[in-house]
Amino acid sequence: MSEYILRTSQLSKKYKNTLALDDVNISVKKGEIYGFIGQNGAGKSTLLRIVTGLSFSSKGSIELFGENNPSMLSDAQKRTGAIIESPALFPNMTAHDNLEVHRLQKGIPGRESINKTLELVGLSETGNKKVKNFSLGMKQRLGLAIALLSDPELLILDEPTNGLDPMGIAWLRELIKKLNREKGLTILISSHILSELHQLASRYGIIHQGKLLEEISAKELDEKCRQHLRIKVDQQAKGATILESTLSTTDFEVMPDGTMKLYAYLDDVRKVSKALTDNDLVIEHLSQNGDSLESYFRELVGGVEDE
Ligand SMILES: Nc1ncnc2c1ncn2[C@@H]1O[C@H](COP(=O)(O)OP(=O)(O)OP(=O)(O)O)[C@@H](O)[C@H]1O
Repeated sequence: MSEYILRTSQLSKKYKNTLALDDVNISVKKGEIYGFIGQNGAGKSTLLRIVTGLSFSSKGSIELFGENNPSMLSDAQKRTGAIIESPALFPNMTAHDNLEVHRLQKGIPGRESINKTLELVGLSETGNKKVKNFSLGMKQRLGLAIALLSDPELLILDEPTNGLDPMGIAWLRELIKKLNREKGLTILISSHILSELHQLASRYGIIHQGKLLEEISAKELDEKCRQHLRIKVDQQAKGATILESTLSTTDFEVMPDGTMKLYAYLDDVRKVSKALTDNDLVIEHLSQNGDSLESYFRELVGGVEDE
């Protein structure tokens, strides 16, 4: 079987006057937590709705669990659990009975799956309490339980932290990690805040105005956002030699514009400047830099402030 659970190919969606998705190719690998990042209106929900069969593309195709024949996709979609919009909850029923209705609707065998799922999302103690008396966080958990009830292999969560308090967000992060680690569940999660998925996602897809700008691994992203000294001297080649010989480091890169990014000596900037000036170099620029995830994201999408 392919290492990919999901691949989209030139996926496009046009609403009357809006191109919500424009030739989007994303690929989600088996076992990863894929963070799908974009500002409000970027096209995240549109793509997730198409993948789960809630909507159709105007152009392009999707491959899910290796299946790309449109008439067979619905079987592959059954192996997916999703929360894309607020799940339909019955306010006058308990959490247990809500799950029972969903279980019967979806034809999921075995009532025991209900208690197991309630436990997984921390709702097993809610007893006779009706859903109308649940907090927002509890309703979110129940939504998650509905998505998990069929024991899916791919879990799709569209902005699941919306409306959650910090405790709820922390809890959700832990649950996502646990599901991924212990059950090997592949997770596709969207957010408009890149840092929210930091240390959770193993790879990111960044979408803006319907276009996928970048797919990047967590490791590559951390590397790009790594703290460094940015140095410009009048003789770049000599500067690099001094870093290597006098300061005994190769932990730097030379950028196309001739500046150097030095990842060492962050706590000893004076030593760096002394080494350079002692060797008759003129320092034209020396500063400590390092993108925060959010500034990296803003730069990527063209400096548009997120609301
Ligand atoms: N049913 C629809 N009819 C017309 N336009 C739509 C429809 N659904 C979405 N759009 C438009 O498509 C674009 C992408 O919307 P989408 O909901 O996919 O974005 P998003 O990234 O999920 O953002 P949000 O977090 O705000 O939901 C937006 O410009 C939106 O207004």
